[in-house]
Amino acid sequence: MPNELWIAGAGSGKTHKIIQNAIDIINTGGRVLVVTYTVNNQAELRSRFIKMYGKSSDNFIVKGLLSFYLEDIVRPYQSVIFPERIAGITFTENNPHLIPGTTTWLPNRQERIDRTINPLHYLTPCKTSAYSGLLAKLAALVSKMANNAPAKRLNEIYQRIFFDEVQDLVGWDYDVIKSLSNVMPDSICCVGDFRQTIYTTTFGQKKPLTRKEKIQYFSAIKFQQCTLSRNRRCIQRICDLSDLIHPDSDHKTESEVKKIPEALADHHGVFAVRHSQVREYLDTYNPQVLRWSSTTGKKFLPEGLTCYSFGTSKGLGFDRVLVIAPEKHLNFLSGDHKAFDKDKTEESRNKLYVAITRARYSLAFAVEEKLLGKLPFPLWNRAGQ
Ligand SMILES: Nc1ncnc2c1ncn2[C@@H]1O[C@H](COP(=O)(O)OP(=O)(O)OP(=O)(O)O)[C@@H](O)[C@H]1O
Repeated sequence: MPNELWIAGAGSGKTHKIIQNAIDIINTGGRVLVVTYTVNNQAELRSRFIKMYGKSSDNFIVKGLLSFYLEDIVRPYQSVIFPERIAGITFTENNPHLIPGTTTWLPNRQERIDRTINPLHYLTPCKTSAYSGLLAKLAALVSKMANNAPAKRLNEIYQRIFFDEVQDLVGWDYDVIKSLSNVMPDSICCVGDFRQTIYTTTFGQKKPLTRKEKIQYFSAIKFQQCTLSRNRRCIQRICDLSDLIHPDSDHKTESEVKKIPEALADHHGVFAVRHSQVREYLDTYNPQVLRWSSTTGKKFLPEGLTCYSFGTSKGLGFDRVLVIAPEKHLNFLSGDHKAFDKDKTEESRNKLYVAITRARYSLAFAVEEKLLGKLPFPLWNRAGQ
């Protein structure tokens, strides 16, 4: 089987399939690596593996993308470029070589000086810590200079490598996958959903950046595209709402969830909840609260309540969800189809899609009075439910 690219919507069973495949390989004596970007998704993969396999296993390894670059690609072969051990990673959201707030480069930060690789491009001045945003570029360089030795080593250790959330990878990340696929033409599986693109792993303009470029890249390196067509997490009502978020995608999501557990059957579907009734709603149904940011909803949410932001909820699922969305999202759901038009990226729209698709059986939006009549969802009140 060639290397695979699974592109499938929220709740379609991507994580489930990764774990099931991993278990099948482990049961025949193999070893599996799953690489993913976010910490929450790493934890989710580990805990769901234990649930499905019944115990943890040394043959199921989950790593963050940056740790993977450092530990599995750069460090074992770094001597081809840098003699001193690269001990850690320095996190950089923006290009560390630019004068902050400008596009002007600091002196002596270019990748090569007189054709020699410049350590200050990849490493902090002490030369023992790699800039996070340039780690993929460094991994691609080390792979090339070591004649793809990192890929050969990984091929000996693992029967299969999964890259989860590939929609968030950009530029050099793809070059690393390409170098691996040269040695592993049939044991890499990349998994993702472009409607859930909410991060990019690094700054810069290196392609592929867009959905189209990424799909073309995978096709050029001979990954076979597969899909999973049904949603196995959310009831149909929630799938229908999620389909409205990306109107350019004419795909109609069908739910596989036909039965609602008895204990949850008294309240299912999509609702609006007045800000003034949020506490009562929380007491009644104990939903997981997802909010746009750590300050959204502060005025009406109980202090100390455990909440996820839309971004950190990625990869997770909950029986009941209460969403505290920004006004722009509520306007969109109320029928303002231009609400996202001024956005430079799809991030905000995609975050709304992620939040909605976390809910299995009930999804509620906290709404202030002025928007109440506009949202096309029944208004919750304790008496009528
Ligand atoms: N083949 C399957 N058999 C039984 N249950 C499944 C199957 N596939 C998925 N599920 C269940 O459906 C739910 C959604 O699956 P999963 O979390 O794997 O989807 P996902 O595609 O990774 O979602 P997302 O991208 O939204 O994080 C989970 O509760 C999972 O246990």
